[in-house]
Amino acid sequence: MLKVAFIGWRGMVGSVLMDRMRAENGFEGFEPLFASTSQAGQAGPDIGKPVSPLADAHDTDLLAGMDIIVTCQGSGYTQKVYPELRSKGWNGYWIDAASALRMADDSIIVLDPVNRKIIDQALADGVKNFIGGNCTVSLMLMAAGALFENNLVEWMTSMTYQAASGSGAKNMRELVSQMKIIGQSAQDLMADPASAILDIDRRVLDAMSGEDFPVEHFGVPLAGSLIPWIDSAMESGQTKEEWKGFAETNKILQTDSPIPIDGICVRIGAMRSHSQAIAVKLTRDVPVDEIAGMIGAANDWVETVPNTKQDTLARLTPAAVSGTLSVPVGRIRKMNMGPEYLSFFTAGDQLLWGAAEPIRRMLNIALEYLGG
Ligand SMILES: NC(=O)C1=CN([C@@H]2O[C@H](COP(=O)(O)OP(=O)(O)OC[C@H]3O[C@@H](n4cnc5c(N)ncnc54)[C@H](OP(=O)(O)O)[C@@H]3O)[C@@H](O)[C@H]2O)C=CC1
Ligand SMILES: N[C@@H](CC(=O)OP(=O)(O)O)C(=O)O
Repeated sequence: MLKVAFIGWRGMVGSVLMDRMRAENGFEGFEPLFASTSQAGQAGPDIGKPVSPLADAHDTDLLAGMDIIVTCQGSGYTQKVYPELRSKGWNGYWIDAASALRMADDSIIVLDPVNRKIIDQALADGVKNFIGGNCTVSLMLMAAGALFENNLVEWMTSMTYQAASGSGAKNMRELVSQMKIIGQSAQDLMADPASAILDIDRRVLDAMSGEDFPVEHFGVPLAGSLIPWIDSAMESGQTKEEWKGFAETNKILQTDSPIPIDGICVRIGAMRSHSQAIAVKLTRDVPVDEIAGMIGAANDWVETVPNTKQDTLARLTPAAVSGTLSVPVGRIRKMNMGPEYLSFFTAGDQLLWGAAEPIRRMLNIALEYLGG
């Protein structure tokens, strides 16, 4: 029976992966091994059947006996363990949520509803490294894949509204703490319907700039504000998150000549769903209805939302999509610039299609390929 190791399964992305695998009966047909960098020897997760105590995730001799390694542990772990394993001659499949190996020549970025043919070809060609994409890029492609598929994109901008979860569990907690303190700061005034809104506003601003306001992880208030900077600086003036939009999209699609994609990535006070306002210069004028039809038919999870206030509020928000695999696309319309300029808005759960789901599906594809 095929042997599959799971590393990083108890982290935020890993927990979502475990939930999805349990929901899809995904632990059948192979022998799982669960490992941890800090809890070796402790009990493994509940997967509905007995599992061995946790292995040491740094035990490369043990890992070298695996057919497939699935990791959601992060780039630091990948950079340490992956080269050690390969230098030992390990020739198994490495399926990874972290960014460390994404742009490597011998890796494929996986998003099978969009690039299944490329994945299948890579398996046939002997590629062994299959890496999940950046959450913003994967969600954009789940939404807009049809436009690329139909060669309709001359260039694209993506202005993002990214949730706290993208920066990790501690940041999500910090956002909630910030919200709580803001709520408490004006509690007495809020209880009085006659209180002046500018007094409430002053209390909130005072709380946000107060010494006790929790900003250890974000550096500044996110609740009641936003942060137009995600990840590190690049020489181009972009942030790394903005750079990934171009680099990863073109790699996922394996474009012959790179399609220009750029934008500004912004952290907002949503919990776990990213949103994006997209503008596209089309390669030709195509009627909006036709475009909406194409977008909606691209995969089983994308759904178009009518361009009305009622539908937008009900279906096209982080609150509406969080915890679901649905990727709504709405506000689809032509722009004032001319008939070849299209805009739309999309939202999606960045822990599901943005992180865990492409990894879960790639594991199934690899198992199927190996006949497991
Ligand atoms: N967050 C995101 O949106 C995305 C993240 N990714 C990638 O996935 C990687 C992991 O991200 P994320 O899941 O957010 O990381 P987490 O910090 O939630 O988890 C990473 C590891 O931390 C250890 N850990 C220590 N304390 C705890 C605790 N109290 N609860 C759970 N785990 C704990 C666990 O390893 P151990 O058992 O070994 O101690 C765990 O596997 C990232 O580095 C990134 O590369 C990819 C796409 C999106
Ligand atoms: N950078 C993303 C989350 C993430 O982990 O991205 P990547 O997998 O590319 O490092 C965000 O902040 O929303």
